[in-house]
Amino acid sequence: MEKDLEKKLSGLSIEDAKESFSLSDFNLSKTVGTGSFGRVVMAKLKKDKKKMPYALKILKKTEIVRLKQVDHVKTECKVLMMMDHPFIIKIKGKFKDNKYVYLLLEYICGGELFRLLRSECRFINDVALFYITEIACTLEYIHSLDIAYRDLKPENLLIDKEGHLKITDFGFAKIVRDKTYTLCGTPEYLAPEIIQNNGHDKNVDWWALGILIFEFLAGYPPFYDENPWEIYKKIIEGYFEFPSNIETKAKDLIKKLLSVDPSKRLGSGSTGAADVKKHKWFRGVDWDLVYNREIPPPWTPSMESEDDTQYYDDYPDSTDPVEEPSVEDQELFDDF
Ligand SMILES: Nc1ncnc2c1ncn2[C@@H]1O[C@H](COP(=O)(O)OP(=O)(O)OP(=O)(O)O)[C@@H](O)[C@H]1O
Repeated sequence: MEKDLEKKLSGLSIEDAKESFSLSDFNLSKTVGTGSFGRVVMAKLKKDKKKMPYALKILKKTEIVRLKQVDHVKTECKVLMMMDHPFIIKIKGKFKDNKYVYLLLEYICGGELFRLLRSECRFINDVALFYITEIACTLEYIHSLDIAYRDLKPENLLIDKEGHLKITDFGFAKIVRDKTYTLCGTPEYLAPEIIQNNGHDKNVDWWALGILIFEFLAGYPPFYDENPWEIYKKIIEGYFEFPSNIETKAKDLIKKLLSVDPSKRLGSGSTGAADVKKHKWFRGVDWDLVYNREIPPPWTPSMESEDDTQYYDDYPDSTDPVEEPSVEDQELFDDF
């Protein structure tokens, strides 16, 4: 398995991407999201008569280099190309020019799960259970490829037109067989072993799942403070309190996932995901129905057309002048 994966990844040049495009092939419209080094814009292929909307992730080369993210961007692209799962965003292609690299993704119209969570304040048990089963099923798949996702949070979970989840943003994904030591992720969702730089592996995703279940049911994360250093302190101490509305089985699962000692964390054993899926909070869940998208979603977007952007915020157009990277930095993207 390890050898196969190695071969697959090393043999997979990003140049193999499905089709080759250039920016002039597209009409760009609204920005639907922004990130640390670029934006995500709705785009349509000029030659496509059906005018199918895509999400074009446009990343500035100079910013990628400045933030030392060249390898992360390349990994994101490679990992997305090897993934094939009902709850993972599909990549349609990639290309670059002198200033930017571009990832062409399917457009997901329902917005971030974060928006739905904030509008409802918190989810009732069955709604949380629906979304968590889709995420657990996806983590099982990602981990089976020896990949840690490392950025689980409500902003990276999009809702598709049928109401099912699509996980996006594989910028921090990493192939991990042993431990890795990079500090990455969002403060509230960081596992204690990442903060303490003790080396971490796929178990950090099970920790983040515990944070997510808590936040879905409570409406706020278990470890919170205005100051990120205070958040880190609370995470390392591992002390949190449940609000009264969370039911006992959910509390038990959250406690087992939020084990500060990663070796005692549910999901950390050799049977990882299967142990999580067996927990009593999931009793009665038919995991085949989950995988086949046959469980009716609690909410579906009401779309006027395929390219409806009502569930995304408005962002101002990009007006900053963007520089070309130096010749040396430009070479870093040769194999993209
Ligand atoms: N395929 C898509 N369809 C619709 N909207 C999308 C899509 N992909 C991303 N978005 C929107 O753009 C936002 C930013 O995307 P993404 O997280 O992939 O960018 P990023 O540059 O990696 O961000 P970050 O700096 O947070 O890592 C998402 O939170 C979402 O709102």
